[in-house]
Amino acid sequence: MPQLASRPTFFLRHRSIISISNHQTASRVKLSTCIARPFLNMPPKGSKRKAEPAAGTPAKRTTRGSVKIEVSGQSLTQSTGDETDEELPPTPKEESNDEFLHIDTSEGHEEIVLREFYPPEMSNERARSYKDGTIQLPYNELTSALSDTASQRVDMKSNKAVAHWFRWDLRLADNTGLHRAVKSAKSQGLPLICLYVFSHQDFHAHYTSPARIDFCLRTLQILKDDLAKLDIPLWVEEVEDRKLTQNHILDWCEKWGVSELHANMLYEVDELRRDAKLVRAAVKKDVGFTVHHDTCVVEPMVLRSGAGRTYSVFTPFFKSWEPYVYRNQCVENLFPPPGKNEPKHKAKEAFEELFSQTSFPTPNEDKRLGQKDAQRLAKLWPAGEHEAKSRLRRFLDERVSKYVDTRNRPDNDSGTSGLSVHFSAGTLSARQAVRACMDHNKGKTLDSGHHGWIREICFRDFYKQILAANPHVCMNKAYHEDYHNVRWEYNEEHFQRWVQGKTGYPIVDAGMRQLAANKYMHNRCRMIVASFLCKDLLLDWRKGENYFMSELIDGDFASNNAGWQFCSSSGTDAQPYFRIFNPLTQSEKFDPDGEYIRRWVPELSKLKGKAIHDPAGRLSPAEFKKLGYPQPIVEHKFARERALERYKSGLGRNTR
Ligand SMILES: Cc1cc2nc3c(=O)[nH]c(=O)nc-3n(C[C@H](O)[C@H](O)[C@H](O)COP(=O)(O)OP(=O)(O)OC[C@H]3O[C@@H](n4cnc5c(N)ncnc54)[C@H](O)[C@@H]3O)c2cc1C
Repeated sequence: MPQLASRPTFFLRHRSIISISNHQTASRVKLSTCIARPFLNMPPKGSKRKAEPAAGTPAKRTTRGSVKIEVSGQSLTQSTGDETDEELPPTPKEESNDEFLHIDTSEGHEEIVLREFYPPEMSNERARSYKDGTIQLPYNELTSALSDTASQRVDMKSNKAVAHWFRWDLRLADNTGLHRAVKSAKSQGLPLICLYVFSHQDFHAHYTSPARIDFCLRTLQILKDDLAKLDIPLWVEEVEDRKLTQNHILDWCEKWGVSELHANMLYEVDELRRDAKLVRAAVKKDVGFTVHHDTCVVEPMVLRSGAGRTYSVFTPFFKSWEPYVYRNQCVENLFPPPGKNEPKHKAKEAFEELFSQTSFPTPNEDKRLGQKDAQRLAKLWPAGEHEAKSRLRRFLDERVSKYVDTRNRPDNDSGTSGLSVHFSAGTLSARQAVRACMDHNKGKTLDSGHHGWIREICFRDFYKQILAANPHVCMNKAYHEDYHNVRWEYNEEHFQRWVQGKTGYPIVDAGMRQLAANKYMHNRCRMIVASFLCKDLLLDWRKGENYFMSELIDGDFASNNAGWQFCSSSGTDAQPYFRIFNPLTQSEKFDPDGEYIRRWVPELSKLKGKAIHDPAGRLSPAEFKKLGYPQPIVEHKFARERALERYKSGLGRNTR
């Protein structure tokens, strides 16, 4: 059995909160054994962990494995995370092999948030290695794989079809990867076929919400029907083990004689690494796999500051983004949807099996909407690119000119576009939106409404490039490492009251109940409830981040993570930690008549005037009691002081 280091290194698979204690304090979680048994591609049971490389030599790390732990007296064997094998920089001398260890156990116990399938967290030192280039960015792994194989990815032996692999780009119009696949199929005289890969494990790993999965499945049906009219089949492949996705894809390509496979780039770490591997593996199997930039108006990493760095602050990014879009005609000549497969290909017969798929895989129970919710949400959020286009048109015709005045008002249902679900599923491209908005603007220069809305779309681009350039944010880390040492509370009761919208702060509760019901929340309220979680309750922002993803129909890793890091003050361009939202004044300012609160918190629907914002403070105890509404979970003034103190002392602590 390997020796435990003085500070234990371990990786857990399940999403949970775990507390880790030093020897002096009672431990809720006890590391009882530490046996490396890789989760996937397991070597035989009982086999020994590979010896660690000598200090100073480059190491190949496999982070998969498992540890045996005791939680509240129960013994569990947990798989370690599945971050892919990667080349590590030389192990520094006198450093133990604990690059993922971040927990300073010398001050009693601390707790961390774990993500299913992943190691809990890497050290700040390792996060820094991504920044300073000691470890290659996953983004660069993929671009290198693409450039290294550029000459090999053409003229493949297979010659029966060209394929497009759909991900979160579920549309036919202005889809870069699909367009390239169409062009290539035409030039080679081949038919086009399409694929979507459905993986429960990916949904779990990414906290994809049941509402988002449902939206995706409804969209796939529309996509399949639209493609079938063009004699193009769409096959939905189910993959049990997410790590074997690439094998399934290559088998599928082999089966259908695919010479070229095209897809659009996803900027999350796992996906970049998977694609990088697949690009290289595919050429060996005679498949040219090409990944394209598509989701952003301006692809990540292109815009650089005077010092040659990627931007970390939004305003200069936007100042550089806007002229770049005009200069490079980024929203001109959008790609048309594909034409029909030519009759000579007899696609219907040649790919009969692909056309004949009549139902898609069913999500696991915990990722499935109940029937009533499914019907209600289908009405609230109709799926598909046709709907996206008409929603965009309605927004532009009826509301965009007032956008700057209305966008911060949750009481106004139509103050914003409600298009985030379409951007997140890819049923609308950001280019299409910007193009349509520019065309809609009547004058020569954009008016404030049109300009303001395009600026918001640019936020999306900004956060994707933050993700591509700073992969540590995708691995449970704060963007600014200092914030890692803020000590969070892990009060489960508080967390549950926040989740259920029972904090006693009406604007917070209204937001949380809107999220629970509609799987969407107004941006202003996202900021208010996130700030409340981190600053008033001092709960770990990553718990809130994960919860949002597991609920939102428009969940998007980059925007969600950035939103949470903004609110916890640990992110790019974040509000300084000493600026703490007051939920009462936010409520009075952005929901002045209490309409939004009345809609979502029926207990308060009869209250008039300022009492709607602060019932506990404004009503007599007897009046308040009658409401059946909870007392505030925490006093804001106290919470504010506590947060300031906690942040201050956290930021002053040394990190490693
Ligand atoms: C804590 C927190 C979590 C968030 N999580 C997500 C998320 O998971 N997915 C998501 O798409 N957005 C997220 N946002 C951003 C924002 O709240 C939503 O994009 C917005 O509310 C969507 O409504 P809309 O389409 O009507 O927006 P509009 O006001 O009409 O804006 C148009 C589009 O611009 C983009 N956009 C607007 N604001 C932002 C922003 N702050 N950051 C990034 N993009 C923006 C969106 O794509 C949006 O659809 C989050 C914000 C916060 C504060």
